[in-house]
Amino acid sequence: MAHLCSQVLSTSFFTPKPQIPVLLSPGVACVKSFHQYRFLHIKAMQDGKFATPTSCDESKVRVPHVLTVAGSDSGAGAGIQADIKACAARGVYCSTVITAVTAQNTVGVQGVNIVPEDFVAEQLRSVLSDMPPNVVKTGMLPSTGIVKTLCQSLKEFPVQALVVDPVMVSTSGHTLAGPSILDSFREELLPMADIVTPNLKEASALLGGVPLETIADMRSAAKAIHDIGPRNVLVKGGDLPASLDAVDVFYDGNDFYEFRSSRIMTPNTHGTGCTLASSVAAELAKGSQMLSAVKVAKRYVEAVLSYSKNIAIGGGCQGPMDHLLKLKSNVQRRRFDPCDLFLYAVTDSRMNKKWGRSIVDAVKAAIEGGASIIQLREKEVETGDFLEAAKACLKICRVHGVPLLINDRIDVALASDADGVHIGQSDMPAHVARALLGSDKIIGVSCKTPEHAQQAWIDGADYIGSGGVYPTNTKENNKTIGLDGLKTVCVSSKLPVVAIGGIGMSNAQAVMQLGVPNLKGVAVVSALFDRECVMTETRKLLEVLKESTKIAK
Ligand SMILES: Nc1ncnc2c1ncn2[C@@H]1O[C@H](COP(=O)(O)OP(=O)(O)O)[C@@H](O)[C@H]1O
Ligand SMILES: Cc1ncc(COP(=O)(O)O)c(N)n1
Ligand SMILES: [Mg+2]
Repeated sequence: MAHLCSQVLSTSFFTPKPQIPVLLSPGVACVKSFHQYRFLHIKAMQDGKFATPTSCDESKVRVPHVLTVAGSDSGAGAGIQADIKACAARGVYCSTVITAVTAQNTVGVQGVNIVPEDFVAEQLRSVLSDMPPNVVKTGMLPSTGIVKTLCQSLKEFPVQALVVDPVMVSTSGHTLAGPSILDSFREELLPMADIVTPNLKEASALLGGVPLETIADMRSAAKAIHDIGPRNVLVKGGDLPASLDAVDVFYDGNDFYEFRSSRIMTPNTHGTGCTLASSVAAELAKGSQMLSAVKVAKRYVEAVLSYSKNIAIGGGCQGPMDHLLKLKSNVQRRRFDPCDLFLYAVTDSRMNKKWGRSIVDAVKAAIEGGASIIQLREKEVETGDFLEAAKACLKICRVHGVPLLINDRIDVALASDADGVHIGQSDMPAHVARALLGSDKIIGVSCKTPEHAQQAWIDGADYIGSGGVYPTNTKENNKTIGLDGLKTVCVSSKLPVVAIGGIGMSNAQAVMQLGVPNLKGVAVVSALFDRECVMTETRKLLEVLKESTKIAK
């Protein structure tokens, strides 16, 4: 059962409800496609492995692949050039079908030359017939004929997922695709899309010009666009007036999610939309489910904007971003976000042993269930094995944009390049850990008192864990501080707090409703890992936590 649960992590993202567990991870297998409904269906073999096409050479490594169908931007901030860079940065191969060539720079768009429809068709045929991509992502589609040609090609050569960025107007205000394409978008392309990612102006245009000025408007728009036929809608709020945060609204036909990041003050925002859509496509191509693909993509855009905020390219006021930050230095590690503490999963070697699952399986399942940060707390594992497990878990965590911390073992955190450590009062002092780990890594400290919390802040920690809130048997001789003790620590702490100790489905709500703003989430061990299906338990707890934050509001 544990085995099955962990496999569901990679369940096909393009079916509304997970049915057959399949692994879409790059480099391990070939998949065979069938054209049922609109898109590819993957046939998993009875044992959960893959169907292997006879033409597939076992010795070859399969690379996740996105085809972008978009316009060229000579300034290379947006369009095809942004798509290639974003895919490269996300570790995905990117092929290109060019629909238009634009003369464009940081000042604006000086000219547009549309590629003839039959030559767009020829490019599509060349790529789709020989090197089928996992995902097709569309950007500038400047004529109805090109939209129709694309839809026809996709029917002939189905792909796993279609990401539609309905590009209409450049940030500088130049029309890239006029209102004449709207009908073909609504009637043909959007109903085929797995996700459509309009900005505010595009969402408004798709809905006949309704004004969109608030997050509530964005929600209504997402719902109305969903009615046109795409499976998921992301209305981007980069241009939302008077919003301190950059908020995007996601709607999957059932639930709304708000993806929020702080607004980065920079003129270098040219190409954010193309980059976001390409990154969603890249994550889908790697096998992520839609929601995690969007989450990771949004974080990537935020990291790139932050890294590029002061770069100076061109004399205009629409500067490009620098997508390949990973190649430049170690700044790729995104800043610690206190919201990551929301559902904090702490592994336990005894429980893994009891349920016969590996550390990696436990971590996969917790992430699939919605854990927002993972801590490996492996007291009974040999150092070598711990290091290997940490490296394997880190790969999974990176794909999903979930930070991975190591309990106590600063050496293992350094050797595995994990995102940070969590240390207790009797471990190495936090300021020494900070000196060893450098400024980029996350450090959390267990604190029972306001004095501990004050010291953690002085020592340069990023967050504190406070508890045991309730009695627990995962830690011997651990004093219980109760909800009152937790509240006292939270009120005095200058750092964000995650509550820990005996927390589970039955009492998580009581903890979250303490009503102290810097209490950001709960850390859980037994309630997730001392259970048969870690993924299901994590999902259930996530729902409880979401519910309690709604009530608290
Ligand atoms: N200044 C900013 N700081 C942080 N995120 C931003 C900023 N501007 C845009 N974004 C994000 O970039 C993505 C693209 O959004 P948007 O600019 O609205 O689309 P488009 O580029 O298609 O006009 C969204 O995820 C949005 O939230
Ligand atoms: C070829 C091309 N495609 C898309 C955009 C939109 O990008 P942005 O909204 O950031 O200007 C663009 N300016 N040029
Ligand atoms: Mg933009």
